[in-house]
Amino acid sequence: MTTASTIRSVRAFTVRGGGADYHDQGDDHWIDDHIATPMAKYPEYRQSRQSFGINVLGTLVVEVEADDGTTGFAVTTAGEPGAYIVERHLARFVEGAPVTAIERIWDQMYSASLFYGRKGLVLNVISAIDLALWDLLGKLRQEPVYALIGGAVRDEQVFYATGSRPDLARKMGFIGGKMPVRHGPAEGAEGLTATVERFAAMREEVGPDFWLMADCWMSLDLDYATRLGLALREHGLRWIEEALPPDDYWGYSELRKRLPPDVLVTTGEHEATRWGFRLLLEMGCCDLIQPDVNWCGGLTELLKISALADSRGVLVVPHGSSVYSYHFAITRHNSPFSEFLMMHPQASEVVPMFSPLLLDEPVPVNGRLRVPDTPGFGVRLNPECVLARPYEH
Ligand SMILES: C[C@H](O)[C@H](O)[C@@H](O)[C@@H](O)C(=O)O
Ligand SMILES: [Mg+2]
Repeated sequence: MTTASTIRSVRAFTVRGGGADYHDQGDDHWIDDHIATPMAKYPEYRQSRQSFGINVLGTLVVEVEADDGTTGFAVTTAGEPGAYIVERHLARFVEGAPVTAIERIWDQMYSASLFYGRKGLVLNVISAIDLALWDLLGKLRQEPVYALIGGAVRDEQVFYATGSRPDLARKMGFIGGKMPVRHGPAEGAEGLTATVERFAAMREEVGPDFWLMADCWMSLDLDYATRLGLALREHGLRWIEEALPPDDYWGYSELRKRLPPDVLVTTGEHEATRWGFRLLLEMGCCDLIQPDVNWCGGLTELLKISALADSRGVLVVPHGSSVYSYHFAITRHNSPFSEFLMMHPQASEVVPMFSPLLLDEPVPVNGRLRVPDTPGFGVRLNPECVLARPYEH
């Protein structure tokens, strides 16, 4: 009887190399090859995002164990600082609580960390604990998480692919391809021309109907984003993503006004909580929001964010995040398609997004996926991935 079960312990582990910190890859990977970022104004940090620390945190693995020994887990981008926050601070709201007290635990974790949290790392940690609790509840009730939050509204989820090769993604059956923008304002007119030429060449490769998107990873300014959006529109740009830093709500609102309606403006992967997304929605910043369930506050918060968006007719297309977003999206009418991040170094094969950390991690086949009905999120930790527990309490 799950309502009587309590949480006996919560444990925080760290691991390096792929996993939830999917930017933590080896050399010669498309995801670290001269991609535009807010750091690109400094030439020494232009070639590689790892050079300025995009993979500095590593993966945090959170385990929660019920009094009958059943264990749930989840992962996020938080590494050692995240492990400290779990074991030294947030564990007190989890241990001893009923396994069903997910809402109360969430509110206590968020409220108790407001003085140093609100977004970023702390919300990544809260997300991982929240997702681990949902995994545990699913395992105790022998139900997949999607069945705990209302059940599937469609038989399968369709995906677009993010990576350097939309031409290959089209052949693999994905509904679209999102390319990273590689040049920002610091590289001047030549950089913008190079982006447009690369996009135009890709449009030639994929034909007129395949979705093509540009991911700017917070790297542009309003003027440059306007010019780039208009230039790429000539080659069938479906959306321009995260053109500006996440706190520039005013810039996004103005960009939305400046670009024609057939070019969608999207953002949200580095936004967190219902309040952050309410700001995006009420200021008219974007046409579609892209929360990451491992970063925005977890499934408990994403359900609230999704309802806000749904009330305004806005789609929620979660950023990456593997099974944690698949179990959510399959239950939401306003999440009709999802992102799949191509984590193969040349984006030429479909490999599990959080590889090598999770076993049984499902991947889209021919661009679509039926979410397995295995209890919880349906994945296991790979015992070959060596975990450390730096702050055992
Ligand atoms: C491909 C992008 O530069 C990022 O690496 C990616 O994590 C994210 O922005 C995305 O939308 O997948
Ligand atoms: Mg993105």
